[in-house]
Amino acid sequence: MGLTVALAQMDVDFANPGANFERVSQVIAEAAKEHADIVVLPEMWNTGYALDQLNGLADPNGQNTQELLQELARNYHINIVGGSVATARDDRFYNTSYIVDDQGRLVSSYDKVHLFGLMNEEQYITAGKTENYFQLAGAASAGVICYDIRFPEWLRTNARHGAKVLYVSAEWPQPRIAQWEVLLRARAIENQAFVVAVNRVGDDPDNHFNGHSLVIDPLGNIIANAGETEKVKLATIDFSQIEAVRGQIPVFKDRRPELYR
Ligand SMILES: NC(=O)CCC(=O)C(=O)O
Repeated sequence: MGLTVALAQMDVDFANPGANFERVSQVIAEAAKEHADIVVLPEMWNTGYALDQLNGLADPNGQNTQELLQELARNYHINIVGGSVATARDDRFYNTSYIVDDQGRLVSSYDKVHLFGLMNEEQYITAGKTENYFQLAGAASAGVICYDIRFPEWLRTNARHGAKVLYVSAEWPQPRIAQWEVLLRARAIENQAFVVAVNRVGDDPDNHFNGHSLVIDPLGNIIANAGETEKVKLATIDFSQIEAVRGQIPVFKDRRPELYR
């Protein structure tokens, strides 16, 4: 079985959810026009890292975001890995991802677990505590957010439910983009899964973001790279490759979890 994924490598208007809702509507329409099965968005696409303005900007209970993504998914018959948005719940803020299927059903939601101190995230955001694995377009899948990829044990925790695709949404600044690529390739190889990773482009007051959204196969080969400009980049993933790779080197079967801490 093959799936066409669309990497929505977009810019994000700082502290301007209205403009970003408009932009997301456009990129999802573009992905649907290109006949993508799944479109993947970047991290914190409603506000950017406008963390000191979340009071007033964060989406209350993520409701506006869920309604938008569900309507777009239904209208265009497209599955959406909704990147993440700043949300407000019970007097706290979260960095939250919503996954919506092509019927407009919410199939999963996830609060980022590892908060990134270098961008002051832990001063404003509350960390999530739960896994994020789901079925999307007929494929067992898992999803994490940005800094989470530096924690292989967390990716494995999510992937161990049989994930064939690992989705990553990010606002990963340009000075560490070489690390982004190496970390993602390693996560693909060790989990013998496709990695579909979307980073934003553009600038915020503190950082420059240069994209390099990637699709990586289970052997760690980069099969699509969106480069450094704003675009919707398509790639097709072929799941028969996973069976071949896992059949040859059965990493999941050979694990010794009783020895790991
Ligand atoms: N938004 C993030 O979590 C950024 C993570 C990052 O840049 C890193 O180097 O890790």
